[in-house]
Amino acid sequence: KGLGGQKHQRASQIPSEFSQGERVAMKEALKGAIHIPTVSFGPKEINTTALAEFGEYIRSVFPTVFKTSFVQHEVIGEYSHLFTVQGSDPSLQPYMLLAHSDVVPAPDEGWEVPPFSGLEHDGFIHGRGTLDNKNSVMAILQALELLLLRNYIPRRSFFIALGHDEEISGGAQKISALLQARGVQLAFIVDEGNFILDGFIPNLKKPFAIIAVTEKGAINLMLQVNTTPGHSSAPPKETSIGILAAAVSRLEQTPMPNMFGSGLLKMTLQELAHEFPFPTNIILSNLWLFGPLVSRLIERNYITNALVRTTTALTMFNAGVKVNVIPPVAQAIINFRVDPAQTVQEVLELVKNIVADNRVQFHVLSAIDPLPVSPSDHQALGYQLLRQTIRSVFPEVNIVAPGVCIGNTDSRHYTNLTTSIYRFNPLYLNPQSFQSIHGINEKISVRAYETQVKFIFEFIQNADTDQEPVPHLHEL
Ligand SMILES: CCCCCCCC/C=C\CCCCCCCC(=O)N[C@@H](CCCCN)C(=O)O
Ligand SMILES: [Zn+2]
Ligand SMILES: [Zn+2]
Repeated sequence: KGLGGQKHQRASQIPSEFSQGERVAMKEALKGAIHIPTVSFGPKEINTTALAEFGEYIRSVFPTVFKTSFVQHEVIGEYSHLFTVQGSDPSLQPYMLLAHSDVVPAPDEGWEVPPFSGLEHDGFIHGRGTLDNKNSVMAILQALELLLLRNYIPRRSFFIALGHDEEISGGAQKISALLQARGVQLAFIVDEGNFILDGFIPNLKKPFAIIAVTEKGAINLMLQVNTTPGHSSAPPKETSIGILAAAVSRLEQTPMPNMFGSGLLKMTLQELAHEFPFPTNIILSNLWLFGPLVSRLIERNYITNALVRTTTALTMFNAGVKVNVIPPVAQAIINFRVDPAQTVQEVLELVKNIVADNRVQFHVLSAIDPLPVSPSDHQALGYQLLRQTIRSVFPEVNIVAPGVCIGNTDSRHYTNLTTSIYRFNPLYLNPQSFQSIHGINEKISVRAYETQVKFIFEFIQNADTDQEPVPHLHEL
Protein backbone atom coordinates (compact mmCIF):
# COMPACT_ATOMS: atom_id res chain seq x y z
CA LYS A 1 0.00 0.00 0.00
CA GLY A 2 1.37 3.45 -0.89
CA LEU A 3 1.72 6.58 1.19
CA GLY A 4 -1.82 7.66 0.41
CA GLY A 5 -3.15 4.62 2.25
CA GLN A 6 -4.32 5.17 5.81
CA LYS A 7 -2.41 2.27 7.25
CA HIS A 8 0.93 2.50 5.51
CA GLN A 9 3.67 1.52 7.94
CA ARG A 10 7.06 -0.09 7.61
CA ALA A 11 7.07 -3.63 8.96
CA SER A 12 9.94 -2.74 11.29
CA GLN A 13 8.46 0.51 12.67
CA ILE A 14 9.76 1.22 16.17
CA PRO A 15 6.76 2.05 18.39
CA SER A 16 6.58 5.71 19.45
CA GLU A 17 6.22 4.91 23.11
CA PHE A 18 8.39 6.51 25.72
CA SER A 19 9.06 5.45 29.30
CA GLN A 20 8.24 7.67 32.26
CA GLY A 21 11.97 8.34 32.71
CA GLU A 22 12.35 9.34 29.06
CA ARG A 23 9.37 11.66 29.28
CA VAL A 24 10.78 13.40 32.32
CA ALA A 25 14.18 13.71 30.62
CA MET A 26 12.68 15.21 27.47
CA LYS A 27 10.80 17.96 29.27
CA GLU A 28 13.79 18.74 31.48
CA ALA A 29 15.94 19.04 28.35
CA LEU A 30 13.53 21.59 26.87
CA LYS A 31 13.43 23.58 30.09
CA GLY A 32 17.22 23.78 30.10
CA ALA A 33 17.20 25.02 26.50
CA ILE A 34 14.71 27.78 27.32
CA HIS A 35 16.96 28.86 30.17
CA ILE A 36 19.77 29.85 27.77
CA PRO A 37 18.99 33.37 26.47
CA THR A 38 19.95 32.93 22.81
CA VAL A 39 18.44 36.28 21.85
CA SER A 40 18.80 37.88 18.42
CA PHE A 41 18.47 41.58 19.24
CA GLY A 42 19.17 43.13 15.86
CA PRO A 43 21.02 42.62 12.58
CA LYS A 44 24.48 42.41 14.14
CA GLU A 45 23.50 41.89 17.75
CA ILE A 46 23.33 38.29 18.87
CA ASN A 47 24.11 36.78 22.24
CA THR A 48 27.24 34.85 21.29
CA THR A 49 27.87 33.64 24.85
CA ALA A 50 24.43 32.08 25.04
CA LEU A 51 24.73 30.58 21.56
CA ALA A 52 28.04 28.96 22.47
CA GLU A 53 26.49 27.65 25.68
CA PHE A 54 23.58 26.28 23.67
CA GLY A 55 26.02 24.34 21.47
CA GLU A 56 27.56 22.74 24.58
CA TYR A 57 24.12 22.10 26.00
CA ILE A 58 22.83 20.03 23.08
CA ARG A 59 26.02 17.95 23.22
CA SER A 60 25.36 17.19 26.88
CA VAL A 61 21.66 16.30 26.60
CA PHE A 62 21.85 14.31 23.36
CA PRO A 63 25.07 12.30 23.78
CA THR A 64 24.01 9.46 21.49
CA VAL A 65 23.39 11.83 18.57
CA PHE A 66 26.93 13.17 18.95
CA LYS A 67 28.67 9.82 19.26
CA THR A 68 26.86 7.80 16.58
CA SER A 69 29.19 6.96 13.70
CA PHE A 70 26.65 7.59 10.93
CA VAL A 71 25.65 11.01 12.31
CA GLN A 72 28.08 13.73 11.26
CA HIS A 73 27.95 17.03 13.14
CA GLU A 74 29.36 20.33 11.86
CA VAL A 75 29.25 23.82 13.31
CA ILE A 76 28.56 26.35 10.55
CA GLY A 77 28.97 30.12 10.85
CA GLU A 78 30.17 29.66 14.44
CA TYR A 79 26.82 28.85 16.07
CA SER A 80 24.59 27.02 13.59
CA HIS A 81 24.56 23.23 13.56
CA LEU A 82 24.33 20.85 10.63
CA PHE A 83 23.78 17.13 11.20
CA THR A 84 24.10 14.65 8.37
CA VAL A 85 22.41 11.37 9.17
CA GLN A 86 23.65 8.78 6.72
CA GLY A 87 20.98 6.36 5.57
CA SER A 88 21.63 2.78 4.48
CA ASP A 89 20.00 3.15 1.05
CA PRO A 90 21.79 5.69 -1.17
CA SER A 91 19.10 5.35 -3.86
CA LEU A 92 16.66 7.33 -1.65
CA GLN A 93 16.92 11.10 -2.01
CA PRO A 94 17.67 12.81 1.31
CA TYR A 95 15.46 15.38 3.01
CA MET A 96 16.07 18.04 5.65
CA LEU A 97 14.49 19.13 8.93
CA LEU A 98 14.98 22.80 9.88
CA ALA A 99 14.65 24.71 13.14
CA HIS A 100 16.32 27.69 14.79
CA SER A 101 17.82 28.18 18.23
CA ASP A 102 17.67 31.98 18.43
CA VAL A 103 14.70 33.81 19.89
CA VAL A 104 13.34 37.34 19.81
CA PRO A 105 13.94 39.53 22.89
CA ALA A 106 11.65 39.14 25.90
CA PRO A 107 11.68 41.87 28.52
CA ASP A 108 10.19 40.62 31.82
CA GLU A 109 7.22 43.04 31.73
CA GLY A 110 3.85 41.35 31.36
CA TRP A 111 5.10 37.77 31.72
CA GLU A 112 3.50 35.49 34.32
CA VAL A 113 6.89 33.88 34.87
CA PRO A 114 10.32 35.20 33.84
CA PRO A 115 10.71 34.48 30.09
CA PHE A 116 14.03 32.67 30.39
CA SER A 117 13.16 30.65 33.49
CA GLY A 118 11.82 27.60 31.64
CA LEU A 119 9.54 27.08 34.63
CA GLU A 120 6.90 24.35 34.61
CA HIS A 121 3.55 25.49 35.90
CA ASP A 122 0.06 23.94 35.49
CA GLY A 123 1.33 21.44 32.95
CA PHE A 124 3.05 24.05 30.78
CA ILE A 125 6.70 24.91 30.22
CA HIS A 126 6.89 28.69 30.07
CA GLY A 127 9.32 30.88 28.25
CA ARG A 128 10.62 32.54 25.12
CA GLY A 129 11.24 29.95 22.44
CA THR A 130 8.79 27.32 23.68
CA LEU A 131 6.80 27.73 20.43
CA ASP A 132 9.28 29.68 18.28
CA ASN A 133 11.37 27.59 17.92
CA LYS A 134 13.46 25.82 20.55
CA ASN A 135 10.63 23.31 20.81
CA SER A 136 11.50 22.13 17.30
CA VAL A 137 15.28 22.23 17.81
CA MET A 138 14.96 20.10 20.92
CA ALA A 139 12.19 17.82 19.64
CA ILE A 140 14.12 16.95 16.47
CA LEU A 141 17.30 16.09 18.39
CA GLN A 142 15.29 14.34 21.10
CA ALA A 143 13.46 12.15 18.58
CA LEU A 144 16.74 11.23 16.91
CA GLU A 145 18.38 10.50 20.28
CA LEU A 146 15.52 8.16 21.22
CA LEU A 147 15.57 6.43 17.84
CA LEU A 148 19.33 5.89 18.03
CA LEU A 149 19.00 4.49 21.56
CA ARG A 150 16.62 1.93 20.02
CA ASN A 151 19.31 1.00 17.47
CA TYR A 152 17.51 2.67 14.60
CA ILE A 153 19.40 3.01 11.33
CA PRO A 154 17.62 5.14 8.74
CA ARG A 155 17.27 3.95 5.19
CA ARG A 156 16.88 7.47 3.78
CA SER A 157 19.61 9.97 4.62
CA PHE A 158 18.55 13.25 6.13
CA PHE A 159 19.98 16.54 7.30
CA ILE A 160 19.09 18.55 10.36
CA ALA A 161 19.94 22.25 10.04
CA LEU A 162 19.64 24.36 13.19
CA GLY A 163 20.10 28.04 12.43
CA HIS A 164 21.20 30.52 15.09
CA ASP A 165 20.03 33.79 13.53
CA GLU A 166 16.68 33.13 11.84
CA GLU A 167 15.05 36.04 13.67
CA ILE A 168 17.42 38.44 11.91
CA SER A 169 17.38 36.45 8.63
CA GLY A 170 20.99 35.47 8.99
CA GLY A 171 23.31 32.63 8.24
CA ALA A 172 21.20 29.83 6.82
CA GLN A 173 22.71 30.86 3.49
CA LYS A 174 26.03 29.38 4.66
CA ILE A 175 24.52 25.95 5.25
CA SER A 176 22.64 26.16 1.99
CA ALA A 177 25.81 27.11 0.05
CA LEU A 178 27.78 24.32 1.71
CA LEU A 179 25.20 21.69 0.79
CA GLN A 180 24.98 23.03 -2.74
CA ALA A 181 28.78 22.84 -3.07
CA ARG A 182 28.52 19.21 -1.98
CA GLY A 183 26.05 18.55 -4.78
CA VAL A 184 23.14 17.85 -2.43
CA GLN A 185 19.61 18.00 -3.83
CA LEU A 186 16.80 17.37 -1.37
CA ALA A 187 13.52 15.52 -1.79
CA PHE A 188 11.91 18.07 0.53
CA ILE A 189 12.38 20.34 3.55
CA VAL A 190 10.23 20.65 6.67
CA ASP A 191 10.47 23.89 8.68
CA GLU A 192 8.40 25.87 11.20
CA GLY A 193 5.62 28.16 9.98
CA ASN A 194 2.16 26.66 10.47
CA PHE A 195 0.26 24.55 12.96
CA ILE A 196 -2.88 22.64 13.76
CA LEU A 197 -5.18 25.63 14.03
CA ASP A 198 -7.88 25.71 16.65
CA GLY A 199 -10.41 28.49 17.19
CA PHE A 200 -9.32 30.82 14.38
CA ILE A 201 -12.62 30.53 12.50
CA PRO A 202 -15.69 31.39 14.62
CA ASN A 203 -18.08 28.72 13.25
CA LEU A 204 -15.57 25.93 13.04
CA LYS A 205 -15.19 24.01 16.28
CA LYS A 206 -12.87 21.37 14.85
CA PRO A 207 -9.12 21.85 14.61
CA PHE A 208 -7.47 21.61 11.19
CA ALA A 209 -3.86 21.18 10.14
CA ILE A 210 -2.41 23.66 7.67
CA ILE A 211 0.83 22.75 5.94
CA ALA A 212 2.22 25.98 4.51
CA VAL A 213 3.35 25.43 0.92
CA THR A 214 4.45 29.01 0.37
CA GLU A 215 5.29 32.06 2.46
CA LYS A 216 4.59 35.74 2.12
CA GLY A 217 7.32 38.17 1.10
CA ALA A 218 8.36 41.12 3.24
CA ILE A 219 9.43 44.73 2.78
CA ASN A 220 10.94 47.00 5.39
CA LEU A 221 10.41 50.48 4.05
CA MET A 222 11.74 53.64 5.68
CA LEU A 223 9.90 56.84 4.92
CA GLN A 224 11.71 60.06 5.70
CA VAL A 225 10.78 63.72 5.64
CA ASN A 226 13.28 66.56 6.03
CA THR A 227 12.22 70.11 6.81
CA THR A 228 14.14 73.22 7.83
CA PRO A 229 14.66 73.36 11.60
CA GLY A 230 13.88 76.51 13.53
CA HIS A 231 12.33 78.05 16.61
CA SER A 232 9.09 76.40 17.69
CA SER A 233 7.59 79.76 18.67
CA ALA A 234 6.96 80.49 14.99
CA PRO A 235 6.26 77.13 13.37
CA PRO A 236 5.68 76.58 9.67
CA LYS A 237 2.27 75.30 8.58
CA GLU A 238 3.59 71.72 8.49
CA THR A 239 6.61 70.10 10.13
CA SER A 240 8.44 66.92 9.12
CA ILE A 241 6.50 65.11 11.85
CA GLY A 242 3.11 66.26 10.56
CA ILE A 243 3.91 65.44 6.94
CA LEU A 244 5.21 61.98 7.80
CA ALA A 245 2.40 61.24 10.25
CA ALA A 246 -0.16 62.07 7.56
CA ALA A 247 1.64 59.82 5.06
CA VAL A 248 1.82 56.82 7.37
CA SER A 249 -1.75 57.35 8.48
CA ARG A 250 -2.88 57.24 4.81
CA LEU A 251 -1.03 53.94 4.48
CA GLU A 252 -2.66 52.52 7.58
CA GLN A 253 -6.10 53.65 6.49
CA THR A 254 -5.71 52.35 2.92
CA PRO A 255 -5.33 48.56 3.02
CA MET A 256 -3.60 46.87 0.12
CA PRO A 257 -6.00 45.14 -2.30
CA ASN A 258 -7.82 42.00 -1.24
CA MET A 259 -6.21 39.13 -3.22
CA PHE A 260 -8.64 36.44 -2.10
CA GLY A 261 -9.62 35.50 -5.65
CA SER A 262 -6.08 34.67 -6.73
CA GLY A 263 -4.83 32.95 -3.62
CA LEU A 264 -4.28 29.56 -2.12
CA LEU A 265 -6.80 30.40 0.56
CA LYS A 266 -9.62 29.41 -1.80
CA MET A 267 -8.14 25.93 -1.98
CA THR A 268 -7.74 25.81 1.82
CA LEU A 269 -11.36 26.85 2.38
CA GLN A 270 -12.68 24.33 -0.12
CA GLU A 271 -10.91 21.59 1.86
CA LEU A 272 -12.50 22.90 5.08
CA ALA A 273 -15.99 23.39 3.60
CA HIS A 274 -17.59 20.08 4.55
CA GLU A 275 -16.59 20.46 8.22
CA PHE A 276 -18.81 23.52 8.66
CA PRO A 277 -22.50 23.38 9.56
CA PHE A 278 -25.17 24.51 7.11
CA PRO A 279 -25.19 27.04 5.47
CA THR A 280 -21.43 27.78 5.75
CA ASN A 281 -20.61 24.43 4.08
CA ILE A 282 -22.68 25.40 1.04
CA ILE A 283 -21.18 28.90 0.93
CA LEU A 284 -17.61 27.61 1.07
CA SER A 285 -18.28 24.91 -1.51
CA ASN A 286 -19.53 27.55 -3.94
CA LEU A 287 -16.87 30.22 -3.79
CA TRP A 288 -17.47 31.03 -7.48
CA LEU A 289 -20.70 32.60 -6.21
CA PHE A 290 -19.98 33.54 -2.60
CA GLY A 291 -16.29 34.48 -2.95
CA PRO A 292 -16.85 38.25 -2.48
CA LEU A 293 -18.96 37.67 0.65
CA VAL A 294 -16.44 35.25 2.15
CA SER A 295 -13.49 37.50 1.43
CA ARG A 296 -15.22 40.41 3.19
CA LEU A 297 -15.85 38.23 6.26
CA ILE A 298 -12.26 37.04 6.29
CA GLU A 299 -10.79 40.54 6.22
CA ARG A 300 -12.81 41.59 9.28
CA ASN A 301 -10.57 39.60 11.61
CA TYR A 302 -7.01 40.90 11.85
CA ILE A 303 -5.41 37.45 11.77
CA THR A 304 -7.38 36.02 8.86
CA ASN A 305 -7.02 39.41 7.12
CA ALA A 306 -3.31 38.58 6.82
CA LEU A 307 -4.28 35.67 4.56
CA VAL A 308 -6.00 37.77 1.91
CA ARG A 309 -3.72 40.73 1.39
CA THR A 310 -0.36 42.35 1.76
CA THR A 311 -0.41 43.72 5.29
CA THR A 312 0.88 47.12 6.39
CA ALA A 313 2.36 47.44 9.89
CA LEU A 314 3.76 50.76 11.10
CA THR A 315 6.47 49.47 13.41
CA MET A 316 8.86 52.36 14.13
CA PHE A 317 8.62 56.15 14.25
CA ASN A 318 11.44 58.52 15.22
CA ALA A 319 11.50 62.29 15.18
CA GLY A 320 12.31 65.39 17.17
CA VAL A 321 15.33 66.63 19.07
CA LYS A 322 13.96 69.04 21.67
CA VAL A 323 10.59 70.33 22.86
CA ASN A 324 11.15 73.79 21.37
CA VAL A 325 12.90 72.88 18.10
CA ILE A 326 11.11 72.36 14.77
CA PRO A 327 12.17 68.80 13.90
CA PRO A 328 14.62 68.66 10.98
CA VAL A 329 13.89 65.02 10.18
CA ALA A 330 11.21 62.42 10.82
CA GLN A 331 11.56 58.73 9.99
CA ALA A 332 9.09 55.86 10.04
CA ILE A 333 9.57 52.19 9.27
CA ILE A 334 6.75 50.18 7.77
CA ASN A 335 6.80 46.39 7.66
CA PHE A 336 4.78 44.98 4.75
CA ARG A 337 4.08 41.26 4.35
CA VAL A 338 3.66 40.67 0.65
CA ASP A 339 0.78 38.46 -0.50
CA PRO A 340 1.97 35.53 -2.69
CA ALA A 341 -0.14 36.90 -5.55
CA GLN A 342 1.88 40.14 -5.60
CA THR A 343 5.52 41.19 -5.96
CA VAL A 344 7.64 43.61 -3.99
CA GLN A 345 7.67 45.99 -7.00
CA GLU A 346 3.87 45.98 -7.28
CA VAL A 347 3.50 46.76 -3.59
CA LEU A 348 6.03 49.60 -3.73
CA GLU A 349 4.13 51.17 -6.66
CA LEU A 350 0.89 51.01 -4.69
CA VAL A 351 2.58 52.54 -1.65
CA LYS A 352 3.94 55.46 -3.69
CA ASN A 353 0.46 56.13 -5.03
CA ILE A 354 -1.07 56.08 -1.56
CA VAL A 355 1.58 58.33 -0.02
CA ALA A 356 1.37 60.66 -3.05
CA ASP A 357 3.61 63.30 -1.52
CA ASN A 358 7.01 63.97 -3.05
CA ARG A 359 8.31 65.47 0.18
CA VAL A 360 8.34 61.91 1.55
CA GLN A 361 11.50 60.00 0.62
CA PHE A 362 11.46 56.23 0.17
CA HIS A 363 14.29 53.99 1.39
CA VAL A 364 13.80 50.26 0.93
CA LEU A 365 15.78 48.72 3.80
CA SER A 366 15.09 45.14 2.78
CA ALA A 367 12.72 43.36 0.46
CA ILE A 368 11.97 39.73 -0.30
CA ASP A 369 9.42 38.40 -2.74
CA PRO A 370 6.95 35.68 -1.75
CA LEU A 371 8.13 32.12 -2.39
CA PRO A 372 6.87 29.76 -5.09
CA VAL A 373 4.18 27.27 -4.12
CA SER A 374 5.48 23.78 -3.28
CA PRO A 375 3.54 20.76 -4.57
CA SER A 376 0.79 19.30 -2.39
CA ASP A 377 -0.58 16.73 -4.82
CA HIS A 378 -0.66 12.98 -4.33
CA GLN A 379 2.87 12.61 -5.71
CA ALA A 380 4.38 15.18 -3.31
CA LEU A 381 6.45 13.00 -0.98
CA GLY A 382 7.12 15.55 1.79
CA TYR A 383 3.51 16.76 1.88
CA GLN A 384 2.13 13.21 1.91
CA LEU A 385 4.54 12.10 4.65
CA LEU A 386 3.42 15.01 6.82
CA ARG A 387 -0.19 14.18 6.09
CA GLN A 388 0.34 10.51 6.93
CA THR A 389 2.10 11.34 10.21
CA ILE A 390 -0.58 13.88 11.19
CA ARG A 391 -3.22 11.20 10.63
CA SER A 392 -1.33 8.79 12.86
CA VAL A 393 -0.35 11.13 15.71
CA PHE A 394 -3.45 13.37 15.67
CA PRO A 395 -6.26 10.96 14.64
CA GLU A 396 -8.83 13.52 15.80
CA VAL A 397 -7.70 16.00 13.11
CA ASN A 398 -9.81 15.32 10.01
CA ILE A 399 -8.55 18.08 7.79
CA VAL A 400 -5.05 18.59 6.44
CA ALA A 401 -4.86 21.38 3.88
CA PRO A 402 -2.17 23.39 2.10
CA GLY A 403 -1.90 27.06 3.05
CA VAL A 404 0.25 30.17 3.30
CA CYS A 405 2.77 31.05 6.02
CA ILE A 406 2.28 34.68 6.99
CA GLY A 407 5.76 34.96 8.54
CA ASN A 408 9.16 34.30 7.03
CA THR A 409 11.22 31.23 7.72
CA ASP A 410 14.80 30.07 7.21
CA SER A 411 13.51 27.67 4.56
CA ARG A 412 13.58 30.52 2.04
CA HIS A 413 17.37 30.23 1.97
CA TYR A 414 17.17 26.68 0.65
CA THR A 415 15.26 27.10 -2.60
CA ASN A 416 18.48 26.13 -4.43
CA LEU A 417 18.22 22.63 -2.96
CA THR A 418 14.56 21.73 -3.48
CA THR A 419 11.24 22.96 -4.82
CA SER A 420 9.35 21.14 -2.05
CA ILE A 421 9.32 23.22 1.13
CA TYR A 422 6.74 22.56 3.84
CA ARG A 423 6.24 24.64 6.95
CA PHE A 424 4.48 22.79 9.70
CA ASN A 425 4.84 22.48 13.47
CA PRO A 426 3.01 19.45 14.90
CA LEU A 427 1.33 21.50 17.63
CA TYR A 428 -2.08 22.95 18.31
CA LEU A 429 -2.24 26.73 18.05
CA ASN A 430 -5.14 28.94 19.12
CA PRO A 431 -5.43 32.73 18.71
CA GLN A 432 -4.09 33.29 22.23
CA SER A 433 -1.01 31.15 21.71
CA PHE A 434 -0.53 32.80 18.29
CA GLN A 435 -0.27 36.17 20.08
CA SER A 436 2.35 34.78 22.46
CA ILE A 437 4.74 34.14 19.56
CA HIS A 438 7.02 37.23 19.65
CA GLY A 439 4.63 38.43 22.41
CA ILE A 440 4.28 37.61 26.10
CA ASN A 441 3.60 34.38 28.02
CA GLU A 442 4.81 32.02 25.29
CA LYS A 443 4.36 28.49 26.61
CA ILE A 444 3.96 24.87 25.52
CA SER A 445 2.15 22.13 27.39
CA VAL A 446 4.32 19.22 28.46
CA ARG A 447 1.91 16.94 26.66
CA ALA A 448 2.12 18.96 23.42
CA TYR A 449 5.91 18.82 23.54
CA GLU A 450 5.88 15.04 24.07
CA THR A 451 3.53 14.77 21.10
CA GLN A 452 5.89 16.87 18.98
CA VAL A 453 8.72 14.44 19.81
CA LYS A 454 6.44 11.52 18.97
CA PHE A 455 5.52 13.14 15.65
CA ILE A 456 9.14 13.56 14.60
CA PHE A 457 10.01 10.07 15.87
CA GLU A 458 7.33 8.65 13.56
CA PHE A 459 8.02 11.06 10.70
CA ILE A 460 11.68 10.07 10.44
CA GLN A 461 10.69 6.43 10.20
CA ASN A 462 7.88 7.11 7.74
CA ALA A 463 10.37 8.92 5.51
CA ASP A 464 12.26 5.65 5.06
CA THR A 465 9.61 4.55 2.61
CA ASP A 466 10.75 3.76 -0.89
CA GLN A 467 7.20 3.80 -2.12
CA GLU A 468 6.02 6.61 -4.30
CA PRO A 469 3.01 8.40 -2.87
CA VAL A 470 -0.14 7.10 -4.54
CA PRO A 471 -3.58 8.66 -4.78
CA HIS A 472 -5.63 8.29 -1.60
CA LEU A 473 -9.36 7.95 -1.39
CA HIS A 474 -11.05 11.12 -0.26
CA GLU A 475 -13.16 10.75 2.82
CA LEU A 476 -16.82 11.30 2.21
C1 LIG B 1 -8.21 29.67 7.35
C2 LIG B 1 -7.04 29.58 8.17
C3 LIG B 1 -6.92 30.60 9.32
C4 LIG B 1 -5.50 30.70 9.67
C5 LIG B 1 -5.11 31.74 10.64
C6 LIG B 1 -3.64 32.03 10.56
C7 LIG B 1 -2.91 31.66 11.79
C8 LIG B 1 -1.44 31.86 11.66
C9 LIG B 1 -0.71 30.69 12.14
C10 LIG B 1 0.58 30.63 12.28
C11 LIG B 1 1.50 31.70 11.88
C12 LIG B 1 2.73 31.70 12.71
C13 LIG B 1 3.90 32.24 11.96
C14 LIG B 1 5.11 31.58 12.55
C15 LIG B 1 6.33 31.75 11.70
C16 LIG B 1 7.06 32.92 12.10
C17 LIG B 1 8.52 32.85 11.90
C18 LIG B 1 9.08 34.21 12.19
O1 LIG B 1 8.81 34.78 13.21
N1 LIG B 1 9.84 34.76 11.27
C19 LIG B 1 10.32 36.11 11.34
C20 LIG B 1 11.57 36.18 10.51
C21 LIG B 1 12.24 37.48 10.64
C22 LIG B 1 13.39 37.59 9.69
C23 LIG B 1 14.03 38.94 9.82
N2 LIG B 1 13.87 39.70 8.66
C24 LIG B 1 9.26 37.05 10.78
O2 LIG B 1 8.49 36.67 9.92
O3 LIG B 1 9.23 38.20 11.24
ZN1 LIG C 1 10.72 31.02 14.21
ZN1 LIG D 1 10.08 34.17 15.30
